[in-house]
Amino acid sequence: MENFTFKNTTDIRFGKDRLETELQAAIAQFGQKVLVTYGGGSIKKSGLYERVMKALAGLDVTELSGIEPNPKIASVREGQKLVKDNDIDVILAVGGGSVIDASKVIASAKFYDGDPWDLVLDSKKRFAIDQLPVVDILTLAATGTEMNTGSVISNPETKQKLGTGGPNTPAVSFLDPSLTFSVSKWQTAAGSIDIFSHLTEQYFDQKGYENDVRNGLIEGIMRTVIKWAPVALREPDNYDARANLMWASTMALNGLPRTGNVNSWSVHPIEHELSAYYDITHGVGLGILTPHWLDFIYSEETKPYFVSLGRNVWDLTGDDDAVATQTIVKTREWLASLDVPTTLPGVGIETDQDFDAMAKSAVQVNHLDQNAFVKMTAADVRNLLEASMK
Ligand SMILES: NC(=O)c1ccc[n+]([C@@H]2O[C@H](COP(=O)([O-])OP(=O)(O)OC[C@H]3O[C@@H](n4cnc5c(N)ncnc54)[C@H](O)[C@@H]3O)[C@@H](O)[C@H]2O)c1
Repeated sequence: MENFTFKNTTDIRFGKDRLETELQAAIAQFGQKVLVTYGGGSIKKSGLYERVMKALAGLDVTELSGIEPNPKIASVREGQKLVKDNDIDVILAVGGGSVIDASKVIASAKFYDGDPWDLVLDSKKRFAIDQLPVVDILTLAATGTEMNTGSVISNPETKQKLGTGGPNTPAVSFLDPSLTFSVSKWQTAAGSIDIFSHLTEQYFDQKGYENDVRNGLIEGIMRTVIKWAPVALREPDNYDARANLMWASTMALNGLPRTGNVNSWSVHPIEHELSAYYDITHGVGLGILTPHWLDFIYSEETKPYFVSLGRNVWDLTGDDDAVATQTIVKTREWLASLDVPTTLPGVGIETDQDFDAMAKSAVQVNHLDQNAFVKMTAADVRNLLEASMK
């Protein structure tokens, strides 16, 4: 196991009906001037907006609406102006990963006078400045952003979707599974795949095999997603299903499962290229790429990981070779069972015209190969994209 430091200060408030009694104080501890951020209006339809505004009564509220999926730098720029002009003390992000990710970068941008895209291109700049506290009310189980320092921001002008890390995790995260009853089947499947992908990215790590704490955490969270995603798809109002998916999303990417590892991700950087060029749903893109990536990384060296996954997650029995190969089959079948596209043409990507540019950018800009267990060249990425056409 590698040396590691683990510190995560997010105050988690998990469960139903806590906003009315706890939200005001959770915000007011940081000041009176709050920027409330949200997306395209699902919170108005569900009644959540009204509940939030009622709970914030008496505070000085400014609003930023319209933060889109795969959040764009334009929304961050708009937020930067609002936090500066109104001298905001704290941001309340109400939504899924897109709203929370954008809010974290806006929180840094209050203390930066240049274009916030600079902060995305170079996260080190964010560690040199202050960051407003972010409180969030999560409405979609997927990203783990509610308990990590990451954000992913898109710039359509430069065709880039890039990850950026800041100094702080959200200060307080309200995780009420019942707020996710209204999430569509498409987004429920995409969110579940995102959680699953966070786990596979962290599982295949050259130092991971002897780290049983990490292995057990990842395998346990994987079993949780595999079990409960189909239930949430069948029964959107099933509290246990939504609760398990929500806590799985948080636990999968709050830093714990990667402790003691050398970790570098492969599928996410490639998906970020797909979303940058075609603005597709992140989790659906991951689900298309993941089985082909598993095919690519399978070797005698990685086989023990496939065997553990097969035995501990998919309940497979038999000799090691059979279990290892069946693990990929089972993963493919589970992803397909979630009823979202499994090929690039299924999400409207009909040609390979951008594959060379995307493969180059995945390796050179999204740093795909830095410490990856199985490194990928641009040619490997291109082959993976080709394989994902069918
Ligand atoms: N910061 C991280 O660690 C991290 C990790 C993985 C992915 N991401 C990024 O997060 C983004 C995706 O976030 P996401 O998957 O949470 O989805 P999202 O925030 O983009 O939301 C997807 C859609 O679901 C709708 N929605 C949200 N909550 C709803 C509800 N309760 N009922 C009905 N509709 C609802 C939204 O309005 C939106 O249209 C991508 O940009 C991805 O790259 C970030």
